[in-house]
Amino acid sequence: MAVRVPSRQLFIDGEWREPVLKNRFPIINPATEQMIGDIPAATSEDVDLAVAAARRALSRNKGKDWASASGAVRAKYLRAIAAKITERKTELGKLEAMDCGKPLDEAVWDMEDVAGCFEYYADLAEGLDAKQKAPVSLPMETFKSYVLKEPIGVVGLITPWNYPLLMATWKVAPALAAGCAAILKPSELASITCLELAEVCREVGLPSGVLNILTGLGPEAGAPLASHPNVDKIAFTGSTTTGSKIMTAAAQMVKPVSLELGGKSPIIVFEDVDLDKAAEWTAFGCFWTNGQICSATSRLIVHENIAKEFVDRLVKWTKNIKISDPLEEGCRLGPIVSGGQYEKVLKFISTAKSEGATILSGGVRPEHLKKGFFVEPTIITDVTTSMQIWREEVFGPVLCVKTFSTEEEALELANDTHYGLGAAVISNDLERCDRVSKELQAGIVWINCSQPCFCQAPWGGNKRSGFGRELGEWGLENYLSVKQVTQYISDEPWGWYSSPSKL
Ligand SMILES: NC(=O)C1=CN([C@@H]2O[C@H](COP(=O)(O)OP(=O)(O)OC[C@H]3O[C@@H](n4cnc5c(N)ncnc54)[C@H](O)[C@@H]3O)[C@@H](O)[C@H]2O)C=CC1
Ligand SMILES: NCCCC(=O)O
Ligand code: NA
Repeated sequence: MAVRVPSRQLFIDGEWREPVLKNRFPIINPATEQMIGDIPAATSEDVDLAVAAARRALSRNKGKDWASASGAVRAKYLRAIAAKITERKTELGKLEAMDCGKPLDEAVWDMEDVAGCFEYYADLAEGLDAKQKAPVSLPMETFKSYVLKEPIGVVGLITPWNYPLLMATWKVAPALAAGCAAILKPSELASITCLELAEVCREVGLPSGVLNILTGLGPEAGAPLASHPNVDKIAFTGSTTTGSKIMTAAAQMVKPVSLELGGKSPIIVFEDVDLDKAAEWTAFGCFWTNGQICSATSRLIVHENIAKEFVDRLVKWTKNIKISDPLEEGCRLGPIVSGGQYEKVLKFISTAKSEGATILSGGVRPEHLKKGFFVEPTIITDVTTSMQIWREEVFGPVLCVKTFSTEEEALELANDTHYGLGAAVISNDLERCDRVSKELQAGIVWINCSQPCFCQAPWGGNKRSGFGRELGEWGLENYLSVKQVTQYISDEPWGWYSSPSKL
């Protein structure tokens, strides 16, 4: 059953605030195409207020309340946030499903991951205290040196709609653990649960200004954050085009960025596999989250000896996927997030057809669903490497297929992309899997699976999929600045210049 969408304002300096220009825009449920509420539209005026609040939060009580408090103090807040999310996980899962269209079971799983991620970074915040003043060994006995890890400062976090609260958490949790103050700008297409995170922060008494949450459009709210002179770092997940704009804006102030961008990830299936197990992972790798995952393994590269039988089996698995309103029991594929994205996905399919590919299965709206931005899981064959469907990210439930005969050829096809986020290899020969993993040009390689993701392991890409790593200890480093402190410990004068006292 649907739940009521709370009406919220912007979250600035620990309080709900109406946007300076007082504008709001509608929230659309992509399964029904109905308006289910509205959210505030921040502009540069609100960004200025939020950045000032974040600065104050860092320096309040000379930093002792947050930035230079012990990691253990910050961990308490992170654990309290995790507990509240766990308490509300079913309701938050429903709000997420209604906002972005992901099946409820997935959305609830995301909420568990959100709570787990806050808990994980609470542990790392506590561990940070013991890592301070780590000695650096020097080649001269007259000096000693150590390293301090300090929060990088005020950070801008710009996030997408495919995992609205989880992608926000991958940034917010380590940023807060590190002692930064943050401004989160979620996607205009799905912001409900991020505003609920603000309510959670209010309830647990997070010091004001430590986390500010501004909903709004990219050019109006995201761009002023990316170019703001008082923001020390930007972390972004989204399209490669927007990532490039953010990097350009940040470059004007030599501001560090971490970018997690698009992908066109391959899945290689060798001939020695169990066909059903491999078919299920192939379907999951591309159709989970309605195919809207940056790491979706959307290029199937299958050995020619099993290709016909494997693809037939795969079609049977996809026909068995329940497509429905995300809140319906057993739903495994919901709608595309918005009308704009829906049109984009259909255009990719029609272009593939016009370029000579075969739409083997799906490619259309399911007959039983008259409303909503639904597309059947789609399998496309007779693909060449110059076709758009092989080269560009669709961000929808669309898989394209090519065959190979040798391992070398499989790798050549897999690496034939400007992207480098994920890759999967399915084979019973584990030595081969290890060999192939080394050759795949990607930041994440899955062996005998595709997509499972753990907050302990590093996440991020190469090539045009971006740079920097989120999650794990790498995620925390993103928000820390390293300071060396070096001391001269000899009683002797330095002795480089002639001393004037000897004249
Ligand atoms: N890597 C990923 O996880 C994602 C990739 N995408 C890709 O992007 C395509 C388009 O989706 P969009 O929602 O338009 O993605 P987008 O990259 O434009 O949006 C992501 C975030 O960036 C913000 N943004 C947009 N323009 C901005 C600007 N000039 N300055 C600062 N922030 C800005 C948006 O408001 C949103 O919060 C998808 O079809 C897909 O290919 C989309 C979402 C997630
Ligand atoms: N399983 C999380 C994937 C996150 C992303 O699309 O960036
Ligand atoms: Na929405």
